[in-house]
Amino acid sequence: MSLLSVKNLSASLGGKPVLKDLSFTVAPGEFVGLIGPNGAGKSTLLRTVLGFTPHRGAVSIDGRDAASMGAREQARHVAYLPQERDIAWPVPVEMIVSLGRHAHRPAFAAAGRADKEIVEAAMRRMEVDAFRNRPATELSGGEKARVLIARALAQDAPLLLADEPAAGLDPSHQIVLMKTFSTLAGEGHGIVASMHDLSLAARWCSRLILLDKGVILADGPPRDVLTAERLRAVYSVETFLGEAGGKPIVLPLDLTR
Ligand SMILES: Nc1ncnc2c1ncn2[C@@H]1O[C@H](COP(=O)(O)OP(=O)(O)OP(=O)(O)O)[C@@H](O)[C@H]1O
Repeated sequence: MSLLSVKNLSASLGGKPVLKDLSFTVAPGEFVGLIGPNGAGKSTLLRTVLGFTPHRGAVSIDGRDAASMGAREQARHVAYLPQERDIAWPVPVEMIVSLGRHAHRPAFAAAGRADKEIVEAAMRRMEVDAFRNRPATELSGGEKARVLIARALAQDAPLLLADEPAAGLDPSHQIVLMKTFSTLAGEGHGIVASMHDLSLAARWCSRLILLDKGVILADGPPRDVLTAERLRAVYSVETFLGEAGGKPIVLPLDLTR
């Protein structure tokens, strides 16, 4: 059974069609990179899957109709990392990460031992445990991003939708992130992450979906999706396509326009 199934999904914003008849599924074990130019519809796709945007078509999450799920039930089945990285409350990092466990226990119930272990593991994975007691508002942009990723990991949902999770991370934490997502996929989770760094996506994702103007232009293994011709057409860039350690490298060189 797929963790995410999207059938003939269309959505409009401000009277303009933004997603046009999209269909795809995500199976356990897949780490899908959602790529495409600014304004292609990547964030809207993730938000629409979660029911935040009016749409036509069918979405099922973990085999259930997404539209019929309540908020708590949805949070147990799908974790979402939004593009915005603002943390408004000056509360300790550990408390922010713990919020990921809320949907797993009755309202107002205290965190149990299992909850604490999952929070601890999520903090260690994103290397934020060293500053667990610091107010989250006082962290750097990349540190805040890692705290919010840790919160999404603490949700421990079968499906993870992440909107530009690598944005603002330094190279080592980009790799920490991608390795973590690969490991989670290996454990049977399904992951969809929007990304602009094509090399990072090509090296770590098991599959790429290329979105342009609300349409899926290509969907498959990174090597098949990332052709020089397609990158020229979609991004208007000439690209160096190479390989290192058996994995693709994609380096935009110059504009074609
Ligand atoms: N609230 C809104 N009202 C009207 N149009 C919107 C709204 N939100 C987004 N759009 C438009 O929808 C289109 C898709 O936006 P979306 O944020 O999904 O793109 P994206 O692929 O995530 O882009 P980026 O890579 O820049 O984050 C864009 O043309 C954008 O201007």
